[in-house]
Amino acid sequence: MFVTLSVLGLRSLAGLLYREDLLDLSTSPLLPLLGTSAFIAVGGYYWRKQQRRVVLSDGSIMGPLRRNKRRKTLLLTPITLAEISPNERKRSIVVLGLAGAGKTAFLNKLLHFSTSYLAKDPQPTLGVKMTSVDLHGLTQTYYEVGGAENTRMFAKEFLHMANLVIFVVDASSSAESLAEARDFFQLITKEKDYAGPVVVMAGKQDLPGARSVREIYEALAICDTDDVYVLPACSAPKSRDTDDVLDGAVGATTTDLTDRNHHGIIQNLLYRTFI
Ligand SMILES: Nc1nc2c(ncn2[C@@H]2O[C@H](COP(=O)(O)OP(=O)(O)OP(=O)(O)O)[C@@H](O)[C@H]2O)c(=O)[nH]1
Ligand SMILES: [Mg+2]
Repeated sequence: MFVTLSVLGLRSLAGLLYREDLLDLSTSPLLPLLGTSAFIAVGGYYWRKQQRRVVLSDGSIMGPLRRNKRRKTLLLTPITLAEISPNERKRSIVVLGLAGAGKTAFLNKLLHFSTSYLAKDPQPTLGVKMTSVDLHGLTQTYYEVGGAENTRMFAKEFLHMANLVIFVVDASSSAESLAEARDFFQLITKEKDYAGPVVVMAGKQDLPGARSVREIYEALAICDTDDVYVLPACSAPKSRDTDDVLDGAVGATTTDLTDRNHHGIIQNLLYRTFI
């Protein structure tokens, strides 16, 4: 439509100018010009479209859906395992967050190590806990850096080898604690040694007063151009009550859908971090 209108417009303009040579599209010098304009118009449309963030039905905020100079990912374009050569199937994932944010509980749930995700007597992670699993055809090594202040400062040491950072936030915590989480988060995302994507888990959605994904997005001062994905999370055992709370907090969904999304999105990002 756009191209047809442009051709008609230019033809009548050329007709008005009595330039018969311009009317013959096979030899007209206007043809390359026309092609270039159409290319720029269509390209610009898709570029703008790709920049938009996408909000999924469970409230997750994805994107921006474009590749930029610093970042290496491009989400939602399916990549299959076959496209990754066998010697490139290793990934390192660094899991960060304040003390008590829920990193250990989240990993237990994600990696199915425990049927009771919330330990009866949870212990803070001292130092860095490393866990290696074969999942989705990749050897994935997770490094959970304990959230205590004296351990947290070592987080930067792990970033240079990370393919993905998972940042866990206690969405039900106080405003002061969220401000502290924001400072830590900003420190990580501004780190020059790391240019990959960051997945933020807005955790403890089952607790009263838990902030929504949108509120966590704002509380952490995430920029629209950051390669950051904010997902709702809950490591509490699945129950009817939890499902109801999650449905209310993040839109029409269930904890099952949220878990599937975590796996799908993390796998998707890990598949493409080799690009
Ligand atoms: N209700 C609820 N409690 C949670 C959830 N996730 C974690 N918790 C609880 O929060 C507390 C801290 O959880 P951890 O997973 O140990 O926190 P962490 O981030 O690993 O903490 P550090 O290892 O000290 O850095 C524990 O009492 C967990 O049972 C959740 O989704 N819902
Ligand atoms: Mg821990």
